[in-house]
Amino acid sequence: MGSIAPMTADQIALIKATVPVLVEHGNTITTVFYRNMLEAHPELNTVFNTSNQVNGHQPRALAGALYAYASHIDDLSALSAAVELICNKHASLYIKPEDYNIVGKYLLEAMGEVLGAALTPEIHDAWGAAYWQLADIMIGREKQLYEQSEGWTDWRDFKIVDKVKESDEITSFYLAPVDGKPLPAFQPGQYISVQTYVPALKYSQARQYSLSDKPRSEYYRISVKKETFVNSADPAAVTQPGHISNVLHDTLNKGDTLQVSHPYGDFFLSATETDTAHPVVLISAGVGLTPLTSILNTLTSNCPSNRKLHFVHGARKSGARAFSEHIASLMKEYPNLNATFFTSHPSAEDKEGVDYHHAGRVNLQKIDKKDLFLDDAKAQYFICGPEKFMTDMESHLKGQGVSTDRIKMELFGTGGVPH
Ligand SMILES: NC(=O)C1=CN([C@@H]2O[C@H](COP(=O)(O)OP(=O)(O)OC[C@H]3O[C@@H](n4cnc5c(N)ncnc54)[C@H](OP(=O)(O)O)[C@@H]3O)[C@@H](O)[C@H]2O)C=CC1
Repeated sequence: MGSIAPMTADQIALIKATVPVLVEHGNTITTVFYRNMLEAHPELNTVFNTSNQVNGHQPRALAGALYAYASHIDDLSALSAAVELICNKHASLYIKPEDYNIVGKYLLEAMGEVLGAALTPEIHDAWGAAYWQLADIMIGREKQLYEQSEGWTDWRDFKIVDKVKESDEITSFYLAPVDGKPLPAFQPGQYISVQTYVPALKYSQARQYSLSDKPRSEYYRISVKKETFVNSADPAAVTQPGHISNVLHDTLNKGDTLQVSHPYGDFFLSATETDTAHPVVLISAGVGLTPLTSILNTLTSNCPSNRKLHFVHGARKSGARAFSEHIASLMKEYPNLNATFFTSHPSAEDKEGVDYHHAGRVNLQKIDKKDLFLDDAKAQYFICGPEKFMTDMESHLKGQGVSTDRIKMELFGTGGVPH
């Protein structure tokens, strides 16, 4: 492990002074970093998402994280939500303390390769100290997360016990542990990592999928959209499939095995919130409905019958929407559940008032304020979907007076470095 001596005031000032350098060269540094590290350690290809390497998302996200870190080096509390999110993801990938040695070495070497003589020995040492300061915090948090997982501290074999098509593009997988032991409960909204061999790459890959049902001791359910990646330089050419979702949809079937992590994630309805009486509004778009369906299924099976719930969902067309029949049948059982469906591009067969309520993207202004409980100072809001969708929904709610602490959303990544 590297040095974890506290950073000096001079080193903190040097890190702050490199913020403009990260704006200019951050993406190049992280692209060189991933290239060199994965060339020297091909075994790490299983840990890093190859699709996100090809589309440039991962280097951009890491550059954004470095930029955010350097900008807040003198006030790390501003980063605590981002650190919590990353540590949960790391735990779900079984990242170990020794992995930080490799990342630190290749990151500093990439800075040297890109910046040349501009990376003076003092700046090099300041970044070394900064890296280990953050790594130490993360290693500590990840250790706590592993300790909380009741001995489940490595990949575990699971069998697909059912595979159910939920919409034109989303299929559910029911996953039961091969060892037959009861599964730990999770907080509704959390995810698992799923790892399987990808023949096209000749190595395994892991992805995080939100659990889409309430906790059950016999199986976990995930509901996966079949993804195709579009080449941004040539949008007509689909060049890189979403590896795991395609293997799951096309290759793996009932009876097949794959590897699963303990559930993790910091976007959830906590156990203490399941037995209160405040209204809950669940707002999602596309496959973002999965963690919110887990929350919905938990609330409708646990909470007092007077609790008011509203499920708001946007889909491209009604055939792409998962769980519409499930939600309709829950509404019959549970009169306090309301649902509003938006369809952005209704197909010729889609009927307004039958298959959906409103044409267009989710627009909260089209929903009566009282059905969104905007006058209830305790109502809670959960949002999941494309990033811009979430930030738009959040600003609308804030504009209507909803306080930040009552809005939860799952924002992966830092948005990269500013342009
Ligand atoms: N736990 C988590 O954090 C999870 C997150 N997700 C995220 O949810 C997202 C769902 O994507 P996917 O199913 O592919 O979505 P789709 O592309 O199928 O879009 C779903 C709907 O969202 C609309 N939409 C897209 N962007 C916006 C926007 N900026 N504002 C308002 N509406 C918008 C689309 O409208 P239009 O047709 O006009 O584009 C469409 O009606 C992904 O980004 C995924 O990462 C998903 C599952 C779990």
